[in-house]
Amino acid sequence: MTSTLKENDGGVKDLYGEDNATEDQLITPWHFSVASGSTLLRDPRYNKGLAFTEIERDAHYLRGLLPPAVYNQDLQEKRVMHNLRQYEVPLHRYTALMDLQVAIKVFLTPEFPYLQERNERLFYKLLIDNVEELLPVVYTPTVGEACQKYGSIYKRPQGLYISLKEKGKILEVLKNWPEKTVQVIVVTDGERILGLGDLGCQGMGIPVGKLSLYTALGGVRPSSCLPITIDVGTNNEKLLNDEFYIGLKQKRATGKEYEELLEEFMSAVKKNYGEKVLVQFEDFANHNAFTLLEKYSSSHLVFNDDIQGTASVVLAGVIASLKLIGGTLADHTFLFLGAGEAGTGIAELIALEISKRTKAPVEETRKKIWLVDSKGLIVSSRLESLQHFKKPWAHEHEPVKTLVDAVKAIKPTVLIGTSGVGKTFTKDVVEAMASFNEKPLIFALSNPTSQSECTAEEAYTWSKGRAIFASGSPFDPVEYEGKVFVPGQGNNAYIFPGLGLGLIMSGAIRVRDEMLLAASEALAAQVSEENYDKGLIYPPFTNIRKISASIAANVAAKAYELGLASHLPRPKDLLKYAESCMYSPGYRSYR
Ligand SMILES: O=C([O-])CC(=O)C(=O)O
Ligand SMILES: [Mg+2]
Repeated sequence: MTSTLKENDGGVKDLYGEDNATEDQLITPWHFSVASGSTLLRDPRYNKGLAFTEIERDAHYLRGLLPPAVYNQDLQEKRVMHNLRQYEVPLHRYTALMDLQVAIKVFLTPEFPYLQERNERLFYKLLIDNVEELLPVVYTPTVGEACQKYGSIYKRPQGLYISLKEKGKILEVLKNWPEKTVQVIVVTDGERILGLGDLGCQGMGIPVGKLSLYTALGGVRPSSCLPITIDVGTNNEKLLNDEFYIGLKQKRATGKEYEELLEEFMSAVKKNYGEKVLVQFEDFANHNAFTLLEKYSSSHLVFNDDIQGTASVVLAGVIASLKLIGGTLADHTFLFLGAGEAGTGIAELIALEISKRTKAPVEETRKKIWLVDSKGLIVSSRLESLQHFKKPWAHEHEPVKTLVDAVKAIKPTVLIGTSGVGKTFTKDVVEAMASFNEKPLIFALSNPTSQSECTAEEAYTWSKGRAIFASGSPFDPVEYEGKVFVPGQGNNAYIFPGLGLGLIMSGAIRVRDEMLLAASEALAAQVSEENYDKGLIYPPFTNIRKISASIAANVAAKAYELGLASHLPRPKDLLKYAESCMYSPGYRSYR
């Protein structure tokens, strides 16, 4: 029983067609033929469930395999949303959504329930049409809980696992992945998952979540996205003693052993997918994140979301906020709590943007930016003992031990929390900010919600309704003295999908800071007068596809300008081109 799927998104031929098969492939035990009947229903990439039309049911041997009703995609969406809303526990919504997403045909087995609902296009349609409701489910904060419990909720591999056991064979492992046209890899080693610490192999939830946003928010085709977790062990005792832990039960490999595995991985990626595959490093610990980015940014298309993506989204928020708090970027003074990836990444991008705007050297513009780490204010007397990424921020000042004293001494106009430690913007700190700022700008960026430096309610209450507030994890609007305040979500989810699309569509071969600045400027430009009137410094996520297209266009323009784009000639209208490249999840007709 076979039939032909005539319309496809380009992936059909690779998976089902015989056109590309070599003699070797023909004698391997697995041979893909054209899907029909129950095989088609079991394939989430092509399954439409009850939305198969009468004609398709005849043409593809589906008669009797489905109940008689024919739904359209909107009705399916309505039904799934109705069902999802019955779950009160966010993690249950997460697992239900993941069941829908299942996208890798070779891993499917017939015993999974709700066969007709595992439907990739429906999953993305749901996410796109209900982005504000579902983002906190497939992404921060629920994805954090999912990673913590990944061993128990695990049902199927959603990405590629590369562990120390695969050393020497990584290229072969990459070849096991069923999709051949990979354009974006999000990779983690699980050592610093959000602000939750070392979750080892269970960090897989993060690349999976990030890549579902690449598709839903940035329009990158699902088949082009590859989530990878590198497992070099974990130092998390709880996981090491957990019988359901899915990773290697050993302490983390470090030093040469770690570097060699990463080196093998990076060269295998380039060998298998070429120079234009984007590798997004995600949730690595500080001690590896900076080194990896530095090492591979001159030879690969790499980008660290926690250093660069977060930086770009915060810079956009700061640029937009100038409309509300006044002054130029150079007029402001910035104080950070946290001097790791996000803190130093944001600080540097702000310094670069001020330098670009004022023509002052970046060594000068950095002086408007102060960082506090676990030992207090970073000052020049600490220079010797500082890790290399903190050194540029060691300015002349007497030592200051606590955040509240640093706030009082530096008198920042902008306070940014990136330490991964919750509840550190105390009442004292917020009140101090509000005592010398008419409108203190406060970013509580640590994730998930439990690690946020303060809640939206605390920021508004303690500043008596004067703070402009944004956080990494979502908070509901807050009512204070009869007025409703809507917090912004300064999460890198605004940036990486559009940035990635811009890099892919231009065929960029390297990521440069100028591209991050271009992304920030594009995002800031999307904040409307109507948003400003509500005190918002980010546009709503409901517009994210449009926002991503405009970020992509700006990033691609920069890639062409810098001579780093390989897709020539340059399309004239990059915005239109970006929009035309975006995957859309409406069903295709199979006739
Ligand atoms: O995943 C998020 O929500 C933002 C992020 O990159 C992190 O907190 O590490
Ligand atoms: Mg991250």
